[in-house]
Parts: sequence; C-alpha cells; structure tokens
Amino acid sequence: MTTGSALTPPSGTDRIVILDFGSQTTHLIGRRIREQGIFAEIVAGTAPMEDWIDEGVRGVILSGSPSSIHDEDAPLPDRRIYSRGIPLLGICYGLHVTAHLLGGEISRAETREYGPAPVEVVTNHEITSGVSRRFTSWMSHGDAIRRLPPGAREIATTSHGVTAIVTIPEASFVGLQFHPEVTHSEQGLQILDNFAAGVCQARRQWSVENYLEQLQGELRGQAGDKPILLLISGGVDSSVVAALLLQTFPPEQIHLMYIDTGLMRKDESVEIGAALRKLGARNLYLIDAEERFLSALAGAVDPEKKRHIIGDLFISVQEDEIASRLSGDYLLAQGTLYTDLIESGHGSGGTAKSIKSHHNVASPLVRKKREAGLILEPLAALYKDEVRDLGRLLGLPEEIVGRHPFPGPGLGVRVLGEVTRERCDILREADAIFIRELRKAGLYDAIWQAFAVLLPIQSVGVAGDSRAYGNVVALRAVTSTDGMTADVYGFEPAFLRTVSAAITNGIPQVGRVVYDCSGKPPATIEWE
Ligand SMILES: Nc1ncnc2c1ncn2[C@@H]1O[C@H](COP(=O)(O)OP(=O)(O)OP(=O)(O)O)[C@@H](O)[C@H]1O
Repeated sequence: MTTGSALTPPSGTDRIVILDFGSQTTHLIGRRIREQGIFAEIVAGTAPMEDWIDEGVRGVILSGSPSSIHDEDAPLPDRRIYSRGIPLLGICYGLHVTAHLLGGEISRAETREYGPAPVEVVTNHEITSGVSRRFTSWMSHGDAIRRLPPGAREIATTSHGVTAIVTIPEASFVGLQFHPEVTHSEQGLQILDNFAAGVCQARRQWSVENYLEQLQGELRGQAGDKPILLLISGGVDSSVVAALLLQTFPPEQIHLMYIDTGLMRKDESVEIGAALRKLGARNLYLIDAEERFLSALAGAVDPEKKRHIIGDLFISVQEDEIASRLSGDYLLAQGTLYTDLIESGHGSGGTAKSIKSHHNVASPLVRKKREAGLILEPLAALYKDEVRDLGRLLGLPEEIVGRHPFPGPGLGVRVLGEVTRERCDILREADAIFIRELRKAGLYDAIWQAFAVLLPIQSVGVAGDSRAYGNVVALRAVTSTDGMTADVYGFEPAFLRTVSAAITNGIPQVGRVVYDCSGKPPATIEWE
C-alpha cells in the first residue's frame, strides 16, 4: 500500500514471481497472468531468493532483457532457484541466461530485431497443451541456443531450426525463445496460462473484488483516525482513490481538493464536484485558480516554459490552499500505480521510492509526507485495468472510469502558442463537440485518447461573400495499449466531415478543421 508494503501480495494467495531483467514487456507478463485470475508480482531479476520466496510462490518467470548473456555485466538470477524444485519459465533472455548457467551454449546475434517466426511443436509437453502444432510467435531475433544444456529436451523449433521451446526437467525449467506476452504471439496467452495454472498449479484466487476487503483493512490500520488529504484531478486514478477512501473511512476524515486551473475541459469542474458529492464527500475544496494560472501564463509561448509555469504555480497554489485548511500530521493519499512503482526502480533492482509524476513530482509536500511516512498509496499493487475494475466496483460512473488520459498541464499544452481565456474557451467547445460526436458514434471506448488542439495560426476561409481569417483546430485520436506507442485511429471520412461541420458551424471563430495522422513514434500523442 505504501511503497514499502505495496508488493505484499494478498495473504494466502498463490502467486507467480516475475524476475525482471529490464525487458520493456515485463509488465505485460504480469498483466496477462493477473487477467487469468492468478496473482503476479515483479521483483528485481538479481534479487537474492530470500527477498521474495515464501510458501505462496507457485512459480517463477525469468523475463527478457535488453542485455545479452554475452555482455560483461549481464544480470544474473540467484542460482539457487535452479535447485529449489520450483517451476521456472524463462522468456528470451530468461531462457538464455538459464541455458548458459546450466552448461549450454548461446550464439551471439549481430543485430537485434523483433518479428514474427513460425514455430512447430515437436514434443508433447504441458506448456503447449491446447496449442496448435504450428503457430506464429513473436521473437526478438537476438541470441539463441546453439547447444542445449545437459538433460534438456526440445519441445518446439522454428522453421530455421532454432530452438523455440525447451525444457530442462532437472531444473523444473521451461524456456521460450519468443515472447508469449505480446499480442502478436499467437496462443501466447494460452502458453502463459499453461505455465501458471497448469505447470505451477497456481489457483485462480486473484481478483480486485477479493483484494478490496484486505486493502481496506490495511488502509484503516495505516491511517487510524488521522485526517487524509487527497488531491484530485478528475482523472481515473485519483477518482478511484477518492471513492475508495470515502468507502473505507468516515467521510469527515477525508479531505478532497481539486484545483481548477482554468485549463480544464468543458464542464469538467462541475462534473467532478457532482461526482464526488454523490460519493459522499463532505470536506470538498473546489479551488478556482483560473485567474492565477492565466495571468501567470500571459505572454508565454514556449511549451517548456508553459509547463514550468503551470507546474510551479500548481505547487504554490496547492500549498497555500492546504495550509489554510489542514495542519499537523495528516496523511497525503496518492494515486500511484504498480507501473509507477516498478518504473521507479523496484523491478530493475533499485530501491528508489515511487514518486507520482507531473504535478506532484517535485512537490515539497509529497517529499515531506513521504519522509514522515505519511503517504497512502492504495493503488500501488494494481495495474490500470485493475484500477478501472476497482472504480466500477466502488460505484464510479463509466464516464470517469473509462475516461481518456488527460495531461497534467491540461489545455495549457493543447492551446498552442499563447494561452488566453478566449482561446481556451474556443478549444473547450471544439473538444466537447469532438467527444460528443465520438460518443454518439459509439467510438469513444475504442480509442485510447482523443482530443482537439488549437493551432497558433489563422487560415483563410469564405464567410458570405468575403474572405475571412479563422482559427484552425486539429483533431487527434489514437489507439494504444499503454501510451508508449500509438496508432492513428482510422475514422471513416464521413465521420470526420460531420465533426468538422459541427465544429465550424458551432464555433464562429474556427474556420478550418484538420486531422492529425501521425503515429507515435515519430510524433508524441500530445502536440506540446
Ligand atoms: N487540477 C488538479 N487538482 C488537484 N490535484 C491534481 C490536479 N491535477 C493533478 N492533480 C494531482 O496530481 C496527480 C498527478 O496528476 P496527473 O495529471 O499526472 O494524473 P494521473 O497520473 O493521470 O492521475 P489521475 O488519473 O488521477 O489524473 C493526480 O493524481 C492528483 O493527485
């Protein structure tokens, strides 16, 4: 729950430990296993076994890695795992490091690229139960097995004769040359489930529903009757924390603060207030800071400068407003997620404490509260999908739980160039029309993030008989699974025409609408 105890699995729950050697897809392994109802936990790949082993651990997965086993400083697992009799699954590097340590030989690849590779199963094994004989896997064309370790048996090969699945029975080990966790690997999910539920016999005991009661108990134990402050943005994470706190503690104990920076979406502040009151909020502070933010931003056009102004002012407004309402040893609640926690160093072996990014990253308040042990991070064991499930379970409306991500600096980075109230209003209106049309067409939930951007240019158009210069609005809509990469959403042209007409008819200051068709990379999702 706090950084220190976030990795405590629900007591009595079977679990799979994932040794993280730094692969970008380690989190995907964790998510896929949890989706199957089995608890998975990520620990540093090089951590000594006594740091994570106990009777709840049913199996261990060794992740992939950007390192090669031929690197001088290749990360190594605690060797004792190979004689413990506990089921092990090695993925890519996890296979190579194991084969290497157990007497096999690994060939070195000159280059490394990802791609599809056909696999053929040649020996029956539980790991491929229910999997077709031939399937396409997604492989990193990097190192591969040249000579099997003693006692190893090949289960599957690629069409190029590369070992794709191998078992080393003496070490209770199965290794995969490919990445079953990525969606491009056909039947990868089945293979992971065959390992966790089949080979490891882990019971499907994990669900957010089961976890809720334990979480509430831990929160009560940690907070006692101290006041708890939560800063809420209206985004998914802080809204779910708000709902959780209000259903765990007497509402008088919970203080919720929302700062309206004037850079919020249309009606956002009103909706947030209403949703929180409905959840039973008593101490609700809705701070109108629009004036302060807009005057600080006056004249600023450089994106970095704008971000800094917004971030710094956010901290000082927050401090002033809190100081006038709360004092002493109150607790600060944060919506830190499992991914935030691992990325801050837990998984890759560091001990850095998790710090929520954006607004709160440099916040002296967060630092102070953390040092004093007065931070509550109730979502720190959960993935985003699980946070959404928890929100639904706690009765949050779908409009909040399924909401697209929104950047910390809000419209400050979507009004390109100078940020004024008038320009924010134009953008708010255009954005609301776009989102309304998306919902009407039933497309909102199929899209990761959709929004409008106000460009810093004027473009010519015709108004009646004369030429007129108007603003240009760009529309952005992308699909993604984690925001790290994104694809452009392929709208029907008719839909885009409808949105464009609705915007130019509804907002006299806008004369042109364009659609952004750049993926990430090379573009980012936001424009600034
Ligand atoms: N306008 C705001 N008023 C009060 N607190 C805010 C505001 N914006 C952000 N915060 C706080 O800063 C945290 C981080 O903000 P950020 O915009 O990065 O959101 P996030 O990581 O997507 O989380 P969320 O889903 O809660 O928005 C929020 O969880 C919230 O505690």
